[in-house]
Amino acid sequence: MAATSGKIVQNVFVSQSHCYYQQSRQFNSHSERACFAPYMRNSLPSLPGKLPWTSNTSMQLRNFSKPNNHFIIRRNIQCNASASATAVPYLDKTDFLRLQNGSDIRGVAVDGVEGEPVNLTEPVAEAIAAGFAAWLLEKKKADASQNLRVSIGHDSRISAKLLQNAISRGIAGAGLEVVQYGLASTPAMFNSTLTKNEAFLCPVDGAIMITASHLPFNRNGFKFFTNAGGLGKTDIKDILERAADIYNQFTAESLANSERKASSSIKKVDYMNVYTSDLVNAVRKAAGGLEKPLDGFHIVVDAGNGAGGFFAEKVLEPLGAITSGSQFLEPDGLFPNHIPNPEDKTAMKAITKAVLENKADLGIIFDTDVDRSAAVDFSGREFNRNRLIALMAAIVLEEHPGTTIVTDSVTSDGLTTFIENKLGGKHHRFKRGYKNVIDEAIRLNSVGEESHLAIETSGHGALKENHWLDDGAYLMVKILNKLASARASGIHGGSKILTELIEGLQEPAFSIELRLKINQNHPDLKGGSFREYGETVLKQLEKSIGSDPNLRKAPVNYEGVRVSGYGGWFLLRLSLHDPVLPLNIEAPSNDDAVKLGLAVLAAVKDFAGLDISALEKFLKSP
Ligand SMILES: O=P(O)(O)OC[C@H]1O[C@H](O)[C@H](O)[C@@H](O)[C@@H]1O
Repeated sequence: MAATSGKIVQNVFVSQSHCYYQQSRQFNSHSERACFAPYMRNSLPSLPGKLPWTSNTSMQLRNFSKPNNHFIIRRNIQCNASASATAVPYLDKTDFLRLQNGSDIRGVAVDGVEGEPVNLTEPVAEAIAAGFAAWLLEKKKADASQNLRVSIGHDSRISAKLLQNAISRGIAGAGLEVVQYGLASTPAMFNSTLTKNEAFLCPVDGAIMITASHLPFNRNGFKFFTNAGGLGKTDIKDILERAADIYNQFTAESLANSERKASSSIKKVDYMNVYTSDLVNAVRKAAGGLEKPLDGFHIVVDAGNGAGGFFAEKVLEPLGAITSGSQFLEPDGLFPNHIPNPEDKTAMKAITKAVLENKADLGIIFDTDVDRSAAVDFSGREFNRNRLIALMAAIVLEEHPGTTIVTDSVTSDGLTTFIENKLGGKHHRFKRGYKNVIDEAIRLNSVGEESHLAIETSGHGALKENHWLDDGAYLMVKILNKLASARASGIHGGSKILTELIEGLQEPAFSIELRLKINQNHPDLKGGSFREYGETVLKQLEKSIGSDPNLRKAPVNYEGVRVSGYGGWFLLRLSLHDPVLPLNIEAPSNDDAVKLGLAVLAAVKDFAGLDISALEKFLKSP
């Protein structure tokens, strides 16, 4: 974000040419807050903190062991001389818009990583929450007197608690009711807009999840929901623009006021109990009402120290499953074991090892905020990426013969053959991005084409029967239903039934994703955007493959340039968020993949603003 403006009045703790003030949250009374006009920077605890999963789902930062108290009680606050006018350093609208990442907000929330200055400060978060409140009031055609309710949850990140409090101030300051859930999953937050249960203060009118998915520990961000689903790009932009205006009008008095309102009005609810009961009931129902339909099944969970640890204790165990050997269930925002990401090879290796070592029937792995998942069968065979899609398609197509399965753009040709020829469904390969595939499935239904599943190779997936909720835990529930109902009808053999469901899925011998970076400052961009530049590269590629008799452009394609040849295919497209052209190649052999790679190289090599080193490295490798 832009450098700070305004003179420095407090000069107690000086760092990096900024002025910081040490503040204890304990003495953060209204007057002190008003006086300090805080612009806070979060700092990195020096040791990892283990945070237990508790039934009240509240992650307490004070649980950090001794040296980490630095993080909790000593915060660095940048002070601004003109506090009475604007209580925070001026930030541009573009500073706020830079925090947009598709339909999410993402930024750096913790100091300590070189070259990554904090831009998701507490006042910025407070302004974004106030922007969301204003947006919600307008959407619901309500005014602040109508007491709209907003739920707030977070994953295991070390900046979660501070951001939760800042967000709460923004919502409460706008006159809305705040309900904090503590540690929660992203799908549970959306679910809270749909649940009808006044005892748990549901449904809420809006929900905010504080998460940056699988990104490194220093990042954080927000996802927003109403009962219509996750907010889209346009709404996020709108909220950020409102936030910029609100932020620059913060006065010491307005900040104190929101603090006062928040401290007197925040409610806390153990909503994860409601959400997990729904999951448990869904499996019991599918098994004909059996109380413990997973009795005797041994299922290990790997939550990667994210928010998904609840699944073992609160879903599998009540259903009768044995969960010994489950790992990394305790929240730890430094993610010391592996990245919580089912697309990550190390993460998949970790859960596979746990399944094999424990001789378990099944392994389940989640990303940090549990909107993505993958599984592993008894033999160590991974159900992620195309295989997870094939498995979910097989389950859904048994229930809804002929239905259309919407997937992202990087799915294999073999998956199409499997869905269409073996399962009798229709494969609609659309664009990358979970929101894109979900919205496309909803659109298809609205124009009369039945679709019950929208799913990405990333492990995001949503079903029509579950309100198109993007929910990694619900995908696993569908798999558990299959195990439980097979058992109920006398079929034994653990997760073999799942393995059999994807028999016949042809998989490429060779598969790779290379990410070609666009250098945004390169003169070859001629001042234009990286998107424009990327589009030019794609046009050139399209032109050049037209003259190669070995290559054929995909007849139907919604994103980038997808081309078949040499028994395989490649797709070059623009990343959803980054100045990057991801290149996916699948082929029957390394040699064929190289031939496809060479065709791409020939078309893109003269674009000086494109970093093709990843492609060259691949082509040179033996
Ligand atoms: O376009 P890319 O950079 O490959 O990123 C694409 C991915 O971005 C995010 O992680 C979204 O959550 C995914 O749904 C999407 O698939």
